[in-house]
Amino acid sequence: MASKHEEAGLTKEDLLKIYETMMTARRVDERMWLLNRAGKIPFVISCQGQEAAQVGAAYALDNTKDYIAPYYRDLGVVLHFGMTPKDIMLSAFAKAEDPNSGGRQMPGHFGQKKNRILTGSSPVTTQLPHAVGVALAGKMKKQDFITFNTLGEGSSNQGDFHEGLNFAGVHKLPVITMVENNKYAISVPFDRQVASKNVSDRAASYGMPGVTIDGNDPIEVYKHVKEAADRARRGEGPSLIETVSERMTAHSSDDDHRQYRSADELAAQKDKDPILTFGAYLKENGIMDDELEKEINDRIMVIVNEATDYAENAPYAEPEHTLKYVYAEKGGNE
Ligand SMILES: Cc1ncc(C[n+]2csc(CCOP(=O)(O)OP(=O)(O)O)c2C)c(N)n1
Repeated sequence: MASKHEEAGLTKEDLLKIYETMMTARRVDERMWLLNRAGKIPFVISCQGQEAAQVGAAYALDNTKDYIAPYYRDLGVVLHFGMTPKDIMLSAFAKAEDPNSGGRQMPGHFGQKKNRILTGSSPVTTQLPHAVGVALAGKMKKQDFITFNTLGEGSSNQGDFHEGLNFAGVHKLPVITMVENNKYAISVPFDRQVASKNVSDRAASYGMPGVTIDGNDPIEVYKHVKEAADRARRGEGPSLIETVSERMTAHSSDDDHRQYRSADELAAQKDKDPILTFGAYLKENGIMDDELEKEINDRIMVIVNEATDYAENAPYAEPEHTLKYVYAEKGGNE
């Protein structure tokens, strides 16, 4: 009998790549918390608990031509699309060499023009109409790409969500929206935010398919995003996918989730940790043993250590660069 990953069209090599990107995201994220608590970087907003949804989805896209508009937790998505741990650390330390903004952006506002990653901004959900607009441009110019955007379930209550999806539905645009439902919007639980049972129920209003799936299983997420991507590439329009997973940290480095979550709830999360459950799947299927697991982890730790040291020692921007990109420059901005 074919195993789950074979049915989804994934090889052992694919699974190891997915695992390695998930693990890289986790290790970079953990390092940023240590740096924050040591007073070296100002802010962290975590991907921890959402790596399976993020990397499973990104793996189903084409990272050589598709456009993505990620949200602030999507470290796993942007790593697969070509941002490096060094890029992430340069941004976290706000150093001049940060390739996205020269140290101007808030950490977690990912972006990279060369890899078609639209730069994020703080008002939640703004990335959705941006992604829909890029999809419209691609369709009008008959270009061969789709767009993918993500947001949290709390953000699906913003006007931008409804306006963007309705427009995408009306114009049958090649765009996939993935809601990463981690059950909280800061301290507000799901049932105090969303009136319907699932966020995906809302898809019907916008004339597109909507599904709610297990966000702790990267194979399941890959399968659904691949189906949605194939539909979009065939010209059959947009899709809404809701992944359900856990937010394994506080909302950000600036709050304490023990104020609004019980000790039992936090303890129960550990069994669902996608790094552990996917690691167990790889071992049960003879794809990874303890030795390979250690080898992968050691390789990642070297990269994370080098990225941290590099960014920590890199120079800040010169003060006179502060107003760069604020006013038009003679001869045009870079
Ligand atoms: C328009 C707007 N309103 C409020 C905020 C403050 N804010 C930042 S993150 C957040 C919660 C978002 O929750 P959710 O969409 O569920 O994503 P999660 O952080 O849980 O992944 C809020 C209210 C904001 N950034 N933008």
